[in-house]
Amino acid sequence: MDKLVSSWYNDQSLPESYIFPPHERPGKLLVPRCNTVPVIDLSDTRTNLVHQILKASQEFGLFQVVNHGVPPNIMSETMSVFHKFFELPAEDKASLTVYTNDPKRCKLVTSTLDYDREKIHLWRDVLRHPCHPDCIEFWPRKPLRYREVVAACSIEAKKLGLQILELLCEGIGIEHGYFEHELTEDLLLRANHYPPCPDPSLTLGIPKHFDPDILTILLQEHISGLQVLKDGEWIGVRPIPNAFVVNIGYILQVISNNKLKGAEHRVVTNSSDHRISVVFCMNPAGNSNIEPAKSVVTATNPPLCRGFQFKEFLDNFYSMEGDADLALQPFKL
Ligand SMILES: O=C(O)CCC(=O)C(=O)O
Ligand SMILES: [Fe+2]
Repeated sequence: MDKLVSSWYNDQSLPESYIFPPHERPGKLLVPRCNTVPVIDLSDTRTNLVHQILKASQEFGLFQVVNHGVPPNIMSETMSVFHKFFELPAEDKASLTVYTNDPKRCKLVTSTLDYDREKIHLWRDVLRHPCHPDCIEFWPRKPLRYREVVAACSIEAKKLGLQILELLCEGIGIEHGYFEHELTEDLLLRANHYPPCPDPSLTLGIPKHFDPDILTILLQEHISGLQVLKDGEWIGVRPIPNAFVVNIGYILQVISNNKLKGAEHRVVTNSSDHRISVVFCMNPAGNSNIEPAKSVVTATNPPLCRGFQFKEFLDNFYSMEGDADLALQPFKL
């Protein structure tokens, strides 16, 4: 792996290997930090919530939630732990950057896991690990409260995700509890660190993608950067204090037989501020069977694909360089 971008970003202009082709670059146009991404108040009545979450998931695939019941101190301590983590001296992070393909292990990389083969690098460092209790022994030991704080936050993120999935089930007519076990068994954490960038118009923190999961629960701060594609236009996701961003993953789009829309999103960089996002991905177990839910399939809405194992899809996803539509292709009917 190459050096973390956070260790050299200050020293030079943007290296060629970070420059995206013209049609993918964000350019100089400031994307408005619109108010149009739905913000859902989870203390509303159940009937209203089902309606609003369904509408947001069909139109945007992405929304923010407030009054969600996650204690604000858990959210702020989590952000603070990741700030401290990314500020640790290189020697403290060195053991996490060692190559390993053990899925239980924690990994800290720059750009993506595929740094050596990818054509263009992403302007970010990323720490990733599973959240399962069996994996905690591999989590960072520093900063001191990492394990305690991140464990508390991951429990809350999963609870929140399951609550939102229940509302979605009710909205599209999938039976209660459908996502409760295997389909959300693996909670994965990704903490992204985007240092200030010498030329944000030419590069990206993450290019356009779908998350290859069921649901993503994301914590950000006051620095913007996340954008969602809506009707061919990029819309900025305005940071709101104490909100979580929720986006529909590609696999949930498949299970809903396209009734829900996976969010296509990307991350732009900026020239003055470090940005950190903490992302919890609700993933199915590798061997779980993914297929359009029987209750959403009808004669007029036939299944878009056959059943497949989640790990088959993921293998395709990574070999197709993160193109979810191509990864689904072999299973389409
Ligand atoms: O940094 C963000 O706001 C989004 C991160 C993201 O899309 C991802 O990690 O998949
Ligand atoms: Fe994402």
